[in-house]
Amino acid sequence: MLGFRHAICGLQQMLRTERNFKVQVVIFIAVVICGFSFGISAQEWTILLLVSALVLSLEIINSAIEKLCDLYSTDYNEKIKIIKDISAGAVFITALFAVLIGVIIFYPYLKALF
Ligand SMILES: Nc1ncnc2c1ncn2[C@@H]1O[C@H](COP(=O)(O)OP(=O)(O)OP(=O)(O)O)[C@@H](O)[C@H]1O
Repeated sequence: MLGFRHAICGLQQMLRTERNFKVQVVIFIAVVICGFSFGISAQEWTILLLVSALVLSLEIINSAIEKLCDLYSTDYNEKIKIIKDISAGAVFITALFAVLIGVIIFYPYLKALF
């Protein structure tokens, strides 16, 4: 149970200090509200929850990598730049695919409204 408490502590730290993570949590809440409002299927929920978990957890890992780099050095370092850019690239790819999945799932429901 102690590991669980440490994990909650890490999530609180992310919410307190990481703006990108806060934005992603707000988007996730909006997606959940839309999911309930449109009455999406169990299969659609599964895909949305999976991709959301992927984006949020990759953002956390990206922040951990950034903090590790800063612990090593906060001076300009070409290798740190590459490590941080690659890590940010992973978040970008999942976020991009998450947007595509969101459009694929919600577009038919939005179209039916008009
Ligand atoms: N020590 C460093 N040396 C060289 N480049 C750095 C260094 N620190 C940061 N950078 C560059 O700045 C970018 C942003 O890094 P930073 O640690 O500020 O992350 P951030 O502000 O949380 O941004 P994000 O999470 O949106 O990528 C990195 O992707 C990298 O290109």
